[in-house]
Order: sequence, then C-alpha cells, then structure tokens
Amino acid sequence: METKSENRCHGGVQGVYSHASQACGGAMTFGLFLPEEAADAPVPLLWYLSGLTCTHENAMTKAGAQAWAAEQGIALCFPDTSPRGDDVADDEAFDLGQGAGFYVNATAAPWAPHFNMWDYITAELPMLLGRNFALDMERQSICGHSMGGHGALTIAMHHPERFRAVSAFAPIAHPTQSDWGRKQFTAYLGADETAWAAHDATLLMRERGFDGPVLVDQGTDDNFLDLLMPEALAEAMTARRQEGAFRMQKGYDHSYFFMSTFMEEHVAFHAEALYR
Ligand SMILES: N[C@@H](CCC(=O)N[C@@H](CSC=O)C(=O)NCC(=O)O)C(=O)O
Repeated sequence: METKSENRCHGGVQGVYSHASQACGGAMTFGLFLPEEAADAPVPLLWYLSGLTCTHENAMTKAGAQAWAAEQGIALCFPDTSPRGDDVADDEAFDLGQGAGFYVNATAAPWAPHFNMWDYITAELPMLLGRNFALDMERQSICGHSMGGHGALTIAMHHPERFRAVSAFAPIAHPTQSDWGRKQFTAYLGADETAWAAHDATLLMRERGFDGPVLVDQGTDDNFLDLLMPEALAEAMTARRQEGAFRMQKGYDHSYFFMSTFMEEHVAFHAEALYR
C-alpha cells in the first residue's frame, strides 16, 4: 500500500492511499478519514460509496462528512467507483465503464477482467483496511449516493451481519426497471435478467429487507428522479414494514449541496447504531 497524502483534518487525519487490487486487476485508490481517537484505539468504520463519474475524491472533498465523523469518533472510507487505467475497458458514456462500476462483479466481456467492485468493496478492501489501520471491523456501517446508494443498500442487505445500519442519498432504487441499471446490468452481467435481481435494492427489500435501521433521503427537485425510482423502494420498505425512514426533502437536487446538508444527520444515525 502506498500513502498518496495525509492531511490533518478536524483533529484527525484525512489520508489517500493506493494499492494493487486483485479484484480489480490493477491499482486502486481510496480515501480514509481517521478521527483523533484512532491514535489510541480502533474506531468504528462508516463506508461512503459514491455515484457515477466520481472518484474517491468527490465525497471526500464535497460532502463535509469529516466534521461529523470527528465529532462521533468514527472513521470514513471513500473508495473509488471503478477500476481505472489505460488497459481497463471503458465507454464514451459517463454512466458506463470507468467511474460507473455499479458495485457488481462483471461476468461479460470486455468488463469481466477488471470490473469486480462487489468483491473489492465487500472482501478485498475491508481486509486491507482491517490489517493496516486502527479500525474496529466488528462495528461497520454503510451509506452512499445515487449509484453508491444502490451499492450501499444492496451490499447491506446481502451482509446484514456486518453492517449495523445503512443509509442512502438519492439511491438508484430499482435498477432492473430503470435505464440507470438495465443498461449497465446488460453490459456487465449479460442479458439474462435473473442475474440482475441480486443487485436491485427494491427487489431485495421486498424479498429480505435489512436487519437494522435504514435511512433514505431523496430530494424532491432531483433532476434524475425518473431514473432513481424512489417510489418503488418506499413502497417496498412499507410493504416489508422495514425499520427506518424514507424522507422526501423539499427543493433539494442531486448535487453534493444535498448530501452536505443532511450529512450530519446521516453520520449521527450511523453513530447511534455503531455505539449501541
Ligand atoms: N455528468 C452527468 C451527471 C453525473 C452526476 O450527476 N453524477 C453524480 C452521481 S449520479 C449517480 O450515480 C455525482 O455524484 N457527481 C459528482 C459530483 O461531484 O457532483 C451529467 O452531466 O448528466
């Protein structure tokens, strides 16, 4: 692992690190914020999964999460959203290929050799973090935005034993029925739609739900509402009687102004679950 940068931040350290990833077949970069408490003992970890076009840097520099994580004594991990590099497949569109890994393991050409973000986020990166930093991996929680909200919800519902809580900002809520999902699943997973269901938050909510609290915030003025399909997830949460809250926030759009507004509440929500 290589340290790219470390900056003092809200009494702790905001680091950026790169490492050779087996899952993604090349170098991957991530951001990790450690609060000052990590100097003395392992601290709980909150994952933040980012959306389309993002690297590890967008949320790290625009969401304002470190202030609230420092207050709660929680670490934050900001992974990249896809494998990168000249030898990695890509597409001209911003919503496919590099910057758009969709948190799945690709099985179809030309994506399969590198696009294994599911394994990267659920297996390889947690192992690396646990071995190299003062993190209490028995206390993890996960959140994300848009494509990252989809990733956070689907990963949490597949790993309820690992994550104490899950939250999402404007998640891609029903990707098997949206052009943000159908296009990428066809490319990464192939045309057989039975392989897609495991990566649809609404279908997973209907089928199994999450064994812990769920918080979803969605802006009413989001320019991508038709693609996100929040109503499907809200309906599934209600039908399952899922513990949690689904909030429509008046006037907010899809930008980081939205996330930074509600980040304090999301971090506090996770802190409550992590310190219970
Ligand atoms: N460039 C695109 C819009 C891309 C966009 O809005 N990306 C969002 C995530 S969307 C769902 O996953 C984002 O987080 N962008 C990074 C940022 O720093 O805002 C277009 O022009 O339509």
